[in-house]
Amino acid sequence: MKPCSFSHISLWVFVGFYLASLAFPSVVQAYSADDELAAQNNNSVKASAEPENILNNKVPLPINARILSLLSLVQQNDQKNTVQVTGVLLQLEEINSTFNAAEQYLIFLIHGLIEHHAQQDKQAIAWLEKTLNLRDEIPEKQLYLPEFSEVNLIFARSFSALGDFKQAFDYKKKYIRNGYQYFEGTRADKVKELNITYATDQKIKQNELLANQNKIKRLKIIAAENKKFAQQRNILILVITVIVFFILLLRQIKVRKKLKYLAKVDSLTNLYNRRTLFEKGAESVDIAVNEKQSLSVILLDIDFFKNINDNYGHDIGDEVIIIIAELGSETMRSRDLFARLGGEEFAGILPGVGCAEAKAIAERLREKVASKDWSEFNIKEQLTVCIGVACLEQVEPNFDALLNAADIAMYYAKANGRNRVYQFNDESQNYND
Ligand SMILES: Nc1nc2c(ncn2[C@@H]2O[C@H](COP(=O)(O)OP(=O)(O)OP(=O)(O)O)[C@@H](O)[C@H]2O)c(=O)[nH]1
Repeated sequence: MKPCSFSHISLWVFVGFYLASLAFPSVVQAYSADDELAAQNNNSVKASAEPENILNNKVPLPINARILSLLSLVQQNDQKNTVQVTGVLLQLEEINSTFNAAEQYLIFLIHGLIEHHAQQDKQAIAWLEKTLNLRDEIPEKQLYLPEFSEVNLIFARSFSALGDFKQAFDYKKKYIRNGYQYFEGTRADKVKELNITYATDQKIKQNELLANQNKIKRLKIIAAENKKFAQQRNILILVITVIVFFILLLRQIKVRKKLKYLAKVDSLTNLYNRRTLFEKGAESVDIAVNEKQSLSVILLDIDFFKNINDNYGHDIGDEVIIIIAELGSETMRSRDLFARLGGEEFAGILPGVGCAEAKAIAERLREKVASKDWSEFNIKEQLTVCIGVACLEQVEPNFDALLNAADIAMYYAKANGRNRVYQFNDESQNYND
């Protein structure tokens, strides 16, 4: 009963002391200064101020798992377990003689516990005292662990059982202080760990935020590039469309110009055609009338041209027409106009030229044709032309009248033997086929 009642009282004392130490750590320090375990207490108080330094200064020694399970079994204070533990412990000690300090410490504790449970508290204390020599070899951090700290509790119980309450009180106090130190150290570790986790989480979140911001930036850049690309593409399409439009417009203008030109010229000889002849003729008459200038017209028809076609073919006939056109053009002055009236008929408009001069020009042309060598076309006959000449002062002042007068003169020349130039006059005007 004695140990029991002591345990009861001492438990309340220790609980009170523990709570006080939590609430007033300075009181604990003051009390500890007078204690015979001052040195150790100083360390403990120091540890309470900086618990993480004490608990983290060295790496804990490894512990054989079987030793821990034996300790756990013997703590249960079961007679059956105790016998089993004693046997296994002996085996273990026989097999392995090289335990580290921490393992040896726990083995001494197990022995002490066994003796304490067997109420052999003197032997228990003897075993437990062996642990004191090992304390310097074990990291301080490890000594604060509950299984190591239990040595103090068993000490206290054994001393209490032997009636040495002073020792029992001191060891119990030490046990509670160790528990407090362990709790504080663990709490500091936990706080540190939580701080690290929090800082890591913050860092991860910041990184995620930065990554998202970068992603948004990249997306914005891509969107801007796409927009720029779309604008450039649209500009390119516009430029190409405008270029194509201008090319088509230029081609259209060119085609229209060509059509206009083709509408004006004769495709075989490249001379102005009948339509242009009449347009230019009317203009020339107007100018001549307005400016009171001379104007003459000549009308040329190839003699017996049908025979050329019949004897040498239509292609040779075309060649003859082309040659006559060239001879007519080269005989004209730059301001004159020589055109193909149709078939084998040609007309020349000679501005500023009177009747006599026009007849002389026509005569030169007739001679050129008459003296032309046609052997390159295998034409044996000598080709000739008839030319009728008319001038403005002889007729009504319009181009139809002028051309008609030249036509009459040309027919007069035909009627009078061909290869001739006739000028329109009273005689030719009266000519009747
Ligand atoms: N090769 C060729 N022949 C043409 C062309 N245009 C008209 N002719 C021919 O020219 C000939 C004209 O014949 P005619 O009107 O009888 O006159 P001609 O034979 O010259 O006789 P005269 O004028 O009386 O001397 C016809 O045979 C037409 O077919 C042409 O562009 N090329």
